[in-house]
Amino acid sequence: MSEDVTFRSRRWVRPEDLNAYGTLFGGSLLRWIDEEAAIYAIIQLGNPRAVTKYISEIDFVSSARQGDLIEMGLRATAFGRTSLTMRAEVRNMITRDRILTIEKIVFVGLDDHGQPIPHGYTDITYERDRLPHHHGLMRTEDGSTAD
Ligand SMILES: CC(=O)SCCNC(=O)CCNC(=O)[C@H](O)C(C)(C)COP(=O)(O)OP(=O)(O)OC[C@H]1O[C@@H](n2cnc3c(N)ncnc32)[C@H](O)[C@@H]1OP(=O)(O)O
Repeated sequence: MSEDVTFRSRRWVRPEDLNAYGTLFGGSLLRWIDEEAAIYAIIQLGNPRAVTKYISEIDFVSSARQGDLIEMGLRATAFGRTSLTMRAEVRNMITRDRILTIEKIVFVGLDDHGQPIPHGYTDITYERDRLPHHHGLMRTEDGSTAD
């Protein structure tokens, strides 16, 4: 896993995650990555309404088998006005091979009306300080928080 990855989680490859050839189904992996990226975006943008906007090329370079452990890593690479861009990397912890990389995953924070809303952040938080304390707390146009 690259040194620049700051958010990681692990999965155990189970029978329901396999394709017809008995290796890890790409669709399962993409679903896990999207969910990890969504959680990371929610933490970084402090907005529970963060949606996937764009995913760049996905290069599957190796795979995993039932019983393998895989590790997914994400890092924020750019904070836009309403968006967050991340890089993703997945490795097989058993073989130590890289499974894939995705150079750009873009999430956008939305307001109550489903429109992009400025998040006001320019760098990564390593805490959970941006998370709302209850449902409904949102950033306003000027970047302050309001119910
Ligand atoms: C976690 C999940 O599974 S979410 C489910 C899947 N995702 C969705 O359903 C989202 C569906 N898409 C949408 O609702 C809309 O496209 C929206 C609201 C996200 C964005 O609408 P847009 O009209 O594109 O908004 P807008 O043009 O203002 O762009 C918003 C941001 O996205 C960025 N953006 C827009 N298109 C792209 C693109 N193709 N690639 C990269 N970034 C993009 C913009 O640069 C902007 O970022 P910035 O404010 O940081 O500069």
